[in-house]
Amino acid sequence: MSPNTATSGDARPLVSIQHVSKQFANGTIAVRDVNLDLAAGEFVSLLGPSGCGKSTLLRMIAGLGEPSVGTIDWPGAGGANGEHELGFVFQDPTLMPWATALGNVVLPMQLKRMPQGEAEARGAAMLALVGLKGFERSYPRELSGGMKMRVSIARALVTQPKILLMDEPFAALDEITRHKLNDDLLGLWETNRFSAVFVTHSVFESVYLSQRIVVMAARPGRVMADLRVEAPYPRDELFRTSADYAHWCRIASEKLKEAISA
Ligand SMILES: Nc1ncnc2c1ncn2[C@@H]1O[C@H](COP(=O)(O)OP(=O)(O)OP(=O)(O)O)[C@@H](O)[C@H]1O
Repeated sequence: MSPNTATSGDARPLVSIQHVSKQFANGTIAVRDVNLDLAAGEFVSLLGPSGCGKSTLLRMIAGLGEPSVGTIDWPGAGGANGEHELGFVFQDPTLMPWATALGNVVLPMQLKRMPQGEAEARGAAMLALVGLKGFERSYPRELSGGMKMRVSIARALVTQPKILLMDEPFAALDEITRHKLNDDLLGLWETNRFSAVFVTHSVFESVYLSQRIVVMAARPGRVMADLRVEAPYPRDELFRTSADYAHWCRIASEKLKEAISA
């Protein structure tokens, strides 16, 4: 089945963001009156200029900060008491320097008290999926920036979260590595069917990855446009050089320009 369609048949959104505003103690209104539903299995990018509240919104979805006003619910998450699983990938890979790649990936399972053997088997399988077979015993200092980010993604996905939240994960990487990680991320998404929320400044990256781009403006942070990228998956090098890709990049660029000048 195509990742464009949800498998569960559950019409409820996975995450429902209703009238969410966030004002910090210093008076800054980081986001104002955001209303968004995120569907199960959907790939959404939050695109906008610096300071438009993308990270603040992502962190609130993760429960790392409370809205000042409004609600974030998980109607489609299922499980007891609406229990939901999420993975978070930061711009910095945030690996423990004293632990191996495998040691870093098994951490979330150790926190869940999974038996060590099972955790290591799952961790090693996840490292293989992100292209790091053979590097299980390597320490972060022995890995390139792209490889460290792969470890970070493996750590976020190893517990099979319903949603993967990513805050400009590839911004610090060179373009070739970034393209490769974009491709591999899409491969993981197509196989594992998690919802993805991807924060980026890049029109090109957001169009390449997403089914949907939420364009935000700053001061105060707010949603300006909600764009559906009607291009099929799988997306690959052919798509990257296609007229279709250029077309969607142009549309997203225009929306971003409008948001910046708003
Ligand atoms: N803890 C905080 N206390 C006060 N103001 C904050 C805090 N965190 C963020 N802000 C402010 O809220 C606004 C939104 O910040 P946020 O980091 O969410 O934006 P962003 O779109 O992710 O920016 P960037 O792309 O530069 O990371 C900014 O004006 C920022 O300075």
